[in-house]
Amino acid sequence: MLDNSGANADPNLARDSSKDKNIPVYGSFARAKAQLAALEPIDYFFARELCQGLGFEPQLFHLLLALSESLRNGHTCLPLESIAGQCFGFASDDEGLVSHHGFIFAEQESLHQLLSALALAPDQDQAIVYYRQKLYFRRYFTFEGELAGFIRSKSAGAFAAFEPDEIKACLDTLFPASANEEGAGEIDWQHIAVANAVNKSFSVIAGGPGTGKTYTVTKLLAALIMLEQARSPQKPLTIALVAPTGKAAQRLSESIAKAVKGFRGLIPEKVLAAIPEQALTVHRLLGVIPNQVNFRHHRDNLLQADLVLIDEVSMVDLALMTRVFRALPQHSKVILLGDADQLPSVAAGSVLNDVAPRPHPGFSPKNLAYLEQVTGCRQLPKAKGGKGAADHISYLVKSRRFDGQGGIGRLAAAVIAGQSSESWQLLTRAQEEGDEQLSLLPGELSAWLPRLVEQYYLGLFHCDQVGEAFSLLGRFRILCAMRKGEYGVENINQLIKQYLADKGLANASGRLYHGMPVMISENDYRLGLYNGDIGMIWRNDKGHLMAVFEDAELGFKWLMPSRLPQFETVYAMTIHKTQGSEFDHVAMLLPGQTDNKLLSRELLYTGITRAKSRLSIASKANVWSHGVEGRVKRFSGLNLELSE
Ligand SMILES: Nc1ncnc2c1ncn2[C@@H]1O[C@H](COP(=O)(O)OP(=O)(O)OP(=O)(O)O)[C@@H](O)[C@H]1O
Repeated sequence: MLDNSGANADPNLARDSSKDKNIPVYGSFARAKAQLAALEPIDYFFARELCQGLGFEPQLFHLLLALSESLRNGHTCLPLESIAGQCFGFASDDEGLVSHHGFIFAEQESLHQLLSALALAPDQDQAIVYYRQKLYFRRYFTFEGELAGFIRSKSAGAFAAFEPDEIKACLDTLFPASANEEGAGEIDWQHIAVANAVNKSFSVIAGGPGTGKTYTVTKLLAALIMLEQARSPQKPLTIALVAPTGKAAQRLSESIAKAVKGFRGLIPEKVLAAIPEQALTVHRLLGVIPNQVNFRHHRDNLLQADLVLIDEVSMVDLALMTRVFRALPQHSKVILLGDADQLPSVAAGSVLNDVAPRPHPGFSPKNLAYLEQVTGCRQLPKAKGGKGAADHISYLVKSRRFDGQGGIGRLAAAVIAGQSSESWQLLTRAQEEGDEQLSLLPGELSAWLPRLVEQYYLGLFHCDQVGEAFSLLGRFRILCAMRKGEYGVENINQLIKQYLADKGLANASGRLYHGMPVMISENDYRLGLYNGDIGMIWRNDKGHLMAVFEDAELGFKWLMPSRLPQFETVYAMTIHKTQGSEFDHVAMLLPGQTDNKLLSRELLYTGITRAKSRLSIASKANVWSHGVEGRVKRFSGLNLELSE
């Protein structure tokens, strides 16, 4: 329980604000900061600016501070129920000594009356909107409403309206009964997902790592191409494959190419030849204009695409997703792929979670009849009472990568189910039993870090070719929960550099060296380098140190290091930054203390599922439990809008 006894103790607050509505609450940022923990200047100046027009009522002023803080934390709105009656900005230290007294919000009804009396309805011309007991920045209110509208209108229309008989014949080719590996009575969700998505203009296929999302979607593309080729052979489908980051786009290209290769013999060559294998980033699809927030493609300059497939959708924020939909031609089909258990996007929104509620709410009677007709499956979930159906969603549940017996898959499942002691036991038992996939790293950093550095990073200095160095670097990564602190990215990178410098290989004082892995930390649209792109400092034939990046078209892109945007060393990186990437072996480090707001089940799950075959974890038992029990909660109005 929070100790709210000292809240509102600042006498200046009451004196400033209770009588004269034109006098700013607190009077200065410094005074506000002394009372409210985690306050940022942007929150304070935003609230002050808006209150100039609305009046300096303390409850309103603090609602605006809380709204600004919510946006910084990735929420698209501030539901009154999340703060009513709560103490905002209260903090105390480990001994219980109050450092920030905070501010107590009134009960929900009184906040509701206060906001309702102001002209903040959606049709008013205000920078903020009050709607259905939620406070919004107008920008995000507009994005949410627009995106929900786009999705609703796409969900209402069928894509190309193929006949069920045509679809069934096509599915029978793609999913021959002889190849069905599912046990008797088990639903083949990959088959259902293709059947479910093939006749709709908007669909979501979600599932954990290795559940066959790319494999399934490649069959879906094949199905659509087969159906279209039969109907209008002269008019090929224009398909765009996209992902939020360069790395994720590269992985999507590789997985689609691998799936296409595996389907030779099952699917006709002329169909396979029409499946594109080159994915782009979402930014590239929309067309970045340097130094502008707007893209080349928008509602007045639509994309030329019949079908847009977006992978790793958990990373796409609300604003970007809305911009994609704005640029889509009306007839186009959208397929979203992703893992809804992963961390949400860095910027505001939780689009995948909002459009893919779990457990599956069930299908409508009409969709059930269709799915039964084209797949023969009769055990599919039915929406309760015929309401709230989610016909656009298919979940893949069976991991082909983790067979359920391996440590990584079991750990990921236990973490996402919130089983803190069971998951910790899996880790300790794996250690005792010498599990090939899982291990717990012992004690101090010095007990294990040098061994991993020698195993994976020393080799970077012995590679003859830069391509070799990239493949070695892709095999292993140290993932940290945070940037700062003993177990943070900055310290670990520095320790590794120092270790390598002591061996005469690296330079620990900030200078570049041959074999240094780097990560870009800001977008540079002119150079085509994006936040999160990973490169290598490499000496060229002439003896000059260059920065090298993998490039889909050129193979490698060589740049003068002086041209690079901001970058950092990347022996270790944050779990957030590794979304969309995978490594053979991952070492995940959790902080030494439990008082870390970043720790959550979603963070641990995202880190665990970056490992393909080995996962080593450095954590204390209490920090681990704290993480598994923590949740990332994003407030948003999109889910409500969609279920209307
Ligand atoms: N029905 C299937 N039969 C045989 N192999 C399959 C099947 N489904 C998927 N696979 C294989 O399982 C592996 C994982 O599949 P895929 O890459 O499609 O999964 P994903 O969900 O996209 O994974 P990621 O976590 O990388 O996003 C691939 O090697 C794929 O060929």
